[in-house]
Amino acid sequence: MSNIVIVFDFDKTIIDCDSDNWVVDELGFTDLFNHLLPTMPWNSLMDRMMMELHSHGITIQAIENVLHRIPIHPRIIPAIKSAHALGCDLRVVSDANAFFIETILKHLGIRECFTEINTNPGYVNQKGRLTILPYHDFNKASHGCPLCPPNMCKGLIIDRIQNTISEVDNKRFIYLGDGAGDYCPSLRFRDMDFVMPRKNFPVWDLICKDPSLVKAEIHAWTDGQELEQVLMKLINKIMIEENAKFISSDCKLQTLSTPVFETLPKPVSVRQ
Ligand SMILES: Cc1ncc(C[n+]2csc(CCOP(=O)(O)O)c2C)c(N)n1
Ligand SMILES: [Mg+2]
Repeated sequence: MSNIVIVFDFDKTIIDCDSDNWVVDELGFTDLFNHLLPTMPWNSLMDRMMMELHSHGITIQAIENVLHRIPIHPRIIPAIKSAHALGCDLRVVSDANAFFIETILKHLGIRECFTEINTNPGYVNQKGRLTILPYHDFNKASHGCPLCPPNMCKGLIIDRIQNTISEVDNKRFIYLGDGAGDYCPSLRFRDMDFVMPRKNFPVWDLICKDPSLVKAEIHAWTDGQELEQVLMKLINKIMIEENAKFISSDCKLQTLSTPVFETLPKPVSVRQ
């Protein structure tokens, strides 16, 4: 395991579209979706759309078949597999839903690369209808963040991840995202971390308003090819830095332990 945690947004970051719109459009429910959109929050609308699909006889298998055809850039899967093989801890934070994300990642053969998927719950009920719930139950209590939609504050999820990770490990984060919902988490990282906003997407526009608000180093990307290149460069950079720290702390250890060497009959230099 390296000390690198990579947090991915899902829609328009791992995949190259919004999974919600993809399912609605491919199954021919765009007009109903657009008609209802002004009347309810996005997350509640998706649950309503799943009810509509079910009442029109559209099966879970039909939804899965549509998800299996999701657009994705060909360099995304190699990038994720490489990061995982290098020992990075990969996580998803997404305002899509668990059923769509699990179905897609399993189909692409990369589900096991991720330690955690933080998203809106989505499950098939006993009647074979997909139910989508909000990540935060905003009817009970507001999460209180003015930057985020009522059902999910990605910043709070990052706080939780940072708090559950031991400070001793000195983890370094890389966060990748495209949407307005990725701005709040981008503000949570420290100067040794990295934020990778998708260029000319909402998170990029928000960051550009005042880049000094983001403490982490900013590295933009435009498509899957550039995402892979930038991500590999950052992993490499962190690993070299951590290696250098390890070697210098090793030297310090030897300096500190000089008295021990002095007790040896013949002090020998460990490092030439
Ligand atoms: C103007 C406007 N109205 C509603 C939405 C809501 N929305 C669209 S796609 C999506 C899923 C994002 O998943 P991920 O977090 O994986 O990118 C959500 C929550 C929006 N983005 N813009
Ligand atoms: Mg997104």
